[in-house]
Amino acid sequence: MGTESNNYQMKVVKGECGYVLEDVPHLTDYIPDLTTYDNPLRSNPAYSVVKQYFVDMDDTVPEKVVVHKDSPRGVHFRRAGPRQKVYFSSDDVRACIVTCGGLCPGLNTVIREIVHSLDYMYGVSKVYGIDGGYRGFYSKNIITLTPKIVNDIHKRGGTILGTSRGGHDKTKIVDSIQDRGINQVYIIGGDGTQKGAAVIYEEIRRRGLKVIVAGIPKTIDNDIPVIDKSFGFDTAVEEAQRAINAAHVEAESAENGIGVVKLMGRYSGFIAMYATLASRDVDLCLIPESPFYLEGDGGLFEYVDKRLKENGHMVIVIAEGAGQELLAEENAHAKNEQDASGNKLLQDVGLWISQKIRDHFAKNPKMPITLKYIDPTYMIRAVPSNASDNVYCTLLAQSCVHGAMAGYTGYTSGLVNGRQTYIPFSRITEKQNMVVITDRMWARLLSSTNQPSFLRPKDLEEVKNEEHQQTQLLDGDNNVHENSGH
Ligand SMILES: Nc1ncnc2c1ncn2[C@@H]1O[C@H](COP(=O)(O)OP(=O)(O)OP(=O)(O)O)[C@@H](O)[C@H]1O
Ligand SMILES: O=P(O)(O)OC[C@H]1O[C@](O)(CO)[C@@H](O)[C@@H]1O
Ligand SMILES: [Mg+2]
Repeated sequence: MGTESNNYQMKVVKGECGYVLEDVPHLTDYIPDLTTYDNPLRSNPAYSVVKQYFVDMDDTVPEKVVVHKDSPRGVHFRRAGPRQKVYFSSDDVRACIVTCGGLCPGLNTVIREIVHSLDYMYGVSKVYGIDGGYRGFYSKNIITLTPKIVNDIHKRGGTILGTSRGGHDKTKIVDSIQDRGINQVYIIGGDGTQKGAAVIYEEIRRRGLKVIVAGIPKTIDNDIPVIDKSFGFDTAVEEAQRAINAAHVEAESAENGIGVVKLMGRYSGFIAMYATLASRDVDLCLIPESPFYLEGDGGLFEYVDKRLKENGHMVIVIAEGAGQELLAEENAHAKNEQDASGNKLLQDVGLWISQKIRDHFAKNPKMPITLKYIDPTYMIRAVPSNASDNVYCTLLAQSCVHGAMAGYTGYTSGLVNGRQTYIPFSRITEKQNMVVITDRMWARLLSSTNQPSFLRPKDLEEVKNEEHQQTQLLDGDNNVHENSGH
């Protein structure tokens, strides 16, 4: 087994029977003769009794777990966890944590657990917070973080550090890291944030600094590839139930009542899909990945009409990015606006579809409808994480800290097939995780709601052609592994 290719972002090692390790960089790749120390956990009574607590240097985790007897062994990632040797003495570590992008349940838990892991497991007491996202590196003072200060923060939504979009200035950020003597940088954020982290890591490496750059993937939309699911996702799905339930109560209580709920998901409809599957009260789920049309045979109006006649009410869940092409056709002159990070600002599809349905039924006096539109977006994002997300956040944070202490860098800490791993930034940022509508989970949803797929033969061809360009598809299933029942 030998290294086949080695660039700044990823080391590819090939072995027998098609085994491939997409390995993360290590400080020793560019700084020779670094001193190592015994891992302090070796003399920690809580850990030293744990059999095989330390991860074997050769442990790796497969990306695909469903295989055929002749399949190549495929891509693997380095297994996360504590190593016998570390590359920092506890007193020398100066760590910082930054949160970027939109809010997501669990951010405070991750912050808390990084601070606690560094202190309780590795005796590191110099941990700082960066105020307000990437721009805080060069425009704000740092915030001291101690286990006591962060002790209760997991009970609050949001991020105690603040967050922002835009403001990523590579040179100013790395200057600030260097000037402040910071040597471990923990970066919590979504796809944009991880791209920013990769740029910071590359600049640090170019300058030859002994500084770890480690990411923790945060995305309420679940749009980050490779990982099983993102923290906060379960909480978001659970919280979305309240809005769906309210929409259902309203719809059920009116003659021809329709409840419309808009959920997050710019490009990926995972929250809408899982909230629909969890609820059982939803009659129609619309996501960005699945085109739909309003008028004519097999169109949305026909289905709404049919459902109202059958049941007297219905609930529609629509992801914020769904149907954007239809809105764009109608508002050809609408401004193409972006947020500070360059993300396209979407038009409100929930309002739009509500109005379209009202207009359609206004033409039919025999069928008056009552439609209520609920947009719970920011209410869902703002809640603290639930129990299972809290556990997940803890494991992610601890794994991330173990990797940094062991000298790995340029990685995102993530769960792959139920195991904590270190994933090269380039794998995390190369594409977005999206619902594959020719895959099983979407089929399960269609059979649960009994809605039409709205796919015309021409759409189906397009979808099939696009399919292999898209992410995921670990084992041919949509990529939220837990409870997906495959
Ligand atoms: N290609 C890039 N290179 C460097 N920095 C980037 C890049 N893309 C985004 N960033 C920076 O990352 C930060 C977060 O990006 P963004 O606002 O897109 O949110 P995100 O991390 O994708 O999270 P989410 O979309 O889930 O809210 C911003 O400060 C932005 O400037
Ligand atoms: O209004 P903001 O803060 O830009 O965030 C909105 C976006 O953030 C997300 O929640 C992702 O973080 C998207 O689903 C949503 O489009
Ligand atoms: Mg993003």
